[in-house]
Amino acid sequence: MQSIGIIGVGEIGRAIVEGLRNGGGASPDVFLSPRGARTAAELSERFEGVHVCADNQEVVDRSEVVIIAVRRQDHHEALAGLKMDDDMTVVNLMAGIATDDLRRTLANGAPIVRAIPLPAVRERRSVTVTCPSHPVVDSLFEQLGGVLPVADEGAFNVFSALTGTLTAHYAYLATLTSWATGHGIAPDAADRYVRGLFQNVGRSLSDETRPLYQLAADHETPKGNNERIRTTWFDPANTAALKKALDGLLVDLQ
Ligand SMILES: NC(=O)C1=CN([C@@H]2O[C@H](COP(=O)(O)OP(=O)(O)OC[C@H]3O[C@@H](n4cnc5c(N)ncnc54)[C@H](OP(=O)(O)O)[C@@H]3O)[C@@H](O)[C@H]2O)C=CC1
Repeated sequence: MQSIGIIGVGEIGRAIVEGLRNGGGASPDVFLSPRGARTAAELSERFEGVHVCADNQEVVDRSEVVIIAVRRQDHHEALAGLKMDDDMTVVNLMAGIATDDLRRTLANGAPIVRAIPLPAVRERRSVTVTCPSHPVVDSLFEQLGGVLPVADEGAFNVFSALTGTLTAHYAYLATLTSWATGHGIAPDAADRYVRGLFQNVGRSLSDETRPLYQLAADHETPKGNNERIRTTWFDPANTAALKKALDGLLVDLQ
């Protein structure tokens, strides 16, 4: 691929550009939409071969693959009326916008691939789910940390719902810290300690030889403190509440 366009240069658009450029070696020319002007200008100043276009049509005209990374509510304004050849490839990052919806807005026959890159693509360390598998798009995300193609949008939406749990995880850690400070621990010490605990959890997750339930069991002494919190707080009612929230999100994503 020689050229890639990005319409919507915000958090995830920026991460993709950084990931493409941070690997060294040859990488395609990148054409950015002008909105999110400050980020677009900064990226084009920082990186060779990254250009800011005059409008979204120019992004399409100069790219073989165009990534749509605007917020869901902005997609009509960003895309309606764009002229696009059927031989270009569109990558839709917008959560909750199905391929059929986007096809109606674009009103052409270009192949559309949905994808869920996460900000860690900037360090080439995030596995991106794609749907359907597409050789050019899959190889792009393979470079950025790996690709997990799925065949149908039902499965894709399940993965999309899973990505909605990330900030709850950070909020959980912040709640642990505030509980400790409520018991007189200095905020700095509580923060440092909780981060350290869970950085170790993150490292142990990279050991893929052990299933997740095994990792939990391996970190738990029978009748010990971890077992107590897991069974008294993360009890069946709490588990059911989490699954219910995910089910609700899944319905909205379909
Ligand atoms: N953030 C993430 O981790 C992920 C996000 N996504 C999806 O990517 C999309 C973008 O998310 P995110 O990057 O967080 O959002 P941001 O709000 O950070 O970025 C969206 C960008 O789109 C720009 N924009 C708005 N309207 C237009 C338009 N008409 N033409 C061109 N650009 C426009 C905005 O410009 P301005 O600032 O001027 O309004 C902004 O720069 C969402 O649909 C989200 O679901 C998918 C995977 C992960």
